[in-house]
Amino acid sequence: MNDVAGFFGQPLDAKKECAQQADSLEGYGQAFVVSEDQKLDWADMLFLIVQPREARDTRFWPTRPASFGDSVDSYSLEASRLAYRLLELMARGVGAADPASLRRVFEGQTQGMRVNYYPPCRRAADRVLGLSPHTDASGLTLLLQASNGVQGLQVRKDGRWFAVDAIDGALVVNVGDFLEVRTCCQFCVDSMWLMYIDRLVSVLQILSNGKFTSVEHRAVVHPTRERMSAALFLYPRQNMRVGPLPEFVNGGNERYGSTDYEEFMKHYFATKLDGRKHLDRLKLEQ
Ligand SMILES: O=C(O)CCC(=O)C(=O)O
Ligand SMILES: [Fe+2]
Repeated sequence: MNDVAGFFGQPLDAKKECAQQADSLEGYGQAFVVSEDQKLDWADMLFLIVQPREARDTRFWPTRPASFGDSVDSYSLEASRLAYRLLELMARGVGAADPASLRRVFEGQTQGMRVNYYPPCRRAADRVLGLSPHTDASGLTLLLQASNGVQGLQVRKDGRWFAVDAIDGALVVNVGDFLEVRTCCQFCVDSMWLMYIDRLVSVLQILSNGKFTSVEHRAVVHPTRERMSAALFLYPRQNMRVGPLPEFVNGGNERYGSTDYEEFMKHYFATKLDGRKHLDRLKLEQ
């Protein structure tokens, strides 16, 4: 996270060397900008495809701090090893006949990373959002916060927003749309290790036929203090059709239709964050 802070701490011109471009979702700028009239979130972010290495688009990679690339490398390797293990335990936990089924969908596949910087917002912290409500379009997300005690992440449950404690040295694990697993366990890990590590959420929801529910979350801002976070998203095999895995349907009804992975992602990024609407689109009537 030191390197993330180093990147955001630079003058605007230096950060703009990594600016988003019309032909890509990567780069420095703002998340989910779909129109000139929309209200923007109170945050800067840098989104990068970090694995596999050959998929990296170096136009968007910071050259300062000089150690940025190496830090992202070690972090994504260590964090994904943890994520694969978690996927296996999750499948085991719901009694899947083949506990490696989920892990296989994600192992060695694309990973994206979004680092977020939320400046303080003195005048309207109660009316301004750092990041609008969304579920992650991933299978699983590992979120690391560098908050120095500043709380910002909130999750929605039963229509109410709950604050997630900011614990230094803890990872928040989100289930993404592709997995739909419920939310957020925190793994306190040794903070030295975390220095080397730096959202399978929606995908998991679909693959698991709704056994795992992706978590809707947002970030709020603090009136006087900044906050940073780094989200590592694990994406599924890109040529797969995203739909419930047979062993999670188990003779019952499929609760989601299938969609092309690419179609799903296109739709996700083309809409302003609006909770779980992109998922409802795939839900089948029961
Ligand atoms: O900053 C946070 O706590 C949330 C970040 C997040 O949800 C994301 O980047 O998808
Ligand atoms: Fe998120």
